[in-house]
Amino acid sequence: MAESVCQGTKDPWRVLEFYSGIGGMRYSLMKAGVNYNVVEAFEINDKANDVYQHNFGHRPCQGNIQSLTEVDLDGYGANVWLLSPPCQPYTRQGLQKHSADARAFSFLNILELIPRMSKPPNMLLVENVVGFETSDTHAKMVQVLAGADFVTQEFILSPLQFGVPYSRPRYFCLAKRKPLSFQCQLFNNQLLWSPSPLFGNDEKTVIGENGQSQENWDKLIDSCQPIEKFLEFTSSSDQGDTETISLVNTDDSANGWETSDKFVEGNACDFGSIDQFVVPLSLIERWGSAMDIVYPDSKRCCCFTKSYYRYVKGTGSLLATVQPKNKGKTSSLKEQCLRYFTPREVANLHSFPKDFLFPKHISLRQRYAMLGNSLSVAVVAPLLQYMFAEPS
Ligand SMILES: C[S@@+](CC[C@H](N)C(=O)[O-])C[C@H]1O[C@@H](n2cnc3c(N)ncnc32)[C@H](O)[C@@H]1O
Repeated sequence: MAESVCQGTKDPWRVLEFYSGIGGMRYSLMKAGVNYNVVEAFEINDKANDVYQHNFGHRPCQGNIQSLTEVDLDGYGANVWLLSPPCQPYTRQGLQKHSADARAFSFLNILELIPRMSKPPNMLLVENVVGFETSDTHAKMVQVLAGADFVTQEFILSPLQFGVPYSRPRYFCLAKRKPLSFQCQLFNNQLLWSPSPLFGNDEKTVIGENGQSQENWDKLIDSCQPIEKFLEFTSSSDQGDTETISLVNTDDSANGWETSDKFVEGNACDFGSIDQFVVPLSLIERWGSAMDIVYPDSKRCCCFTKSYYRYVKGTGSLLATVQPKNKGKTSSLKEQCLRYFTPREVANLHSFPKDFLFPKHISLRQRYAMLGNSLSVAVVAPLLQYMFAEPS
């Protein structure tokens, strides 16, 4: 076995985190219980770097990943790369220019460096939107990885499949360079829509979209925790008309983290009042029919995008804080006291730990934008565990 592979069994895995944002990949590594050392993170956005530094005490290398060379990367001696490149070139709502979109160039550059490196990584994980798997960037990635002796397993997974009431399907590619191999080799070079292999199930039926019938999804959604477990504010009507809003102390069990710290500074409270999360009546009148509305006892909410709070249509769910007798459009939306999920609540739905904080100078819009760009720790952590596991 090559020296760099043996390293991994005792010494920490040396990890490079590309497109580090607010650190979703790093939280996933922590959650996966992997023995790791992030030797460098790369991110162009200085506000995201402020957040990363605030939480991890290390400021990512700020610059364009496109300008990295094979010499730079060899210099880090890393065995693991984690990459969540921009998804705009591949989103269904976008122009779908794929590799012709300038935002794809930095990832293409990284791919081109792999064959030129003297010490390419032993493992890598790539995250992107659904749609990436049919792009020419994906074709290029598969070609480069195969040429460099990697075996891949690909997944499309959503937090709903991990008990979190949050629909955020995403594409993931796990790659291991020979002689490393996956625990379950049956799924080599396959795209799976099921997390079964991550739980030790090696039935071939999980390949493809089979098994993802509406009935299965209904069952999955039913087994998720209710949204209220992820809220920091609940409202309740006490007897008469008066409505009270209270801060709840959801413990970290909803997120699957061990700690159970109380809410601390740096969250919604920074902004003073809950009022700023209330959806204005003018928006309800104009866009009410296009809003995705959920209730504290709902078992699903929609993906929060980076435009949440700036736009209401298609950017994420809104919470009805007064539960109507008859849910849905039959009850007036105005009476349901709609509000936005707070950034802390979005972070909870992304399964970030409670001690994740934004520095105070990061505005509300910036918080939503960065969270919208980030990822579900509940999904990535088990993927990492599966990738790092050695076949028995
Ligand atoms: C999909 S987000 C990844 C977010 C990250 N995984 C997280 O948990 O927050 C892509 C990130 O890549 C950064 N980015 C985009 N193009 C870049 C480039 N050429 N060089 C460095 N960073 C870039 C963006 O600023 C954004 O934060």
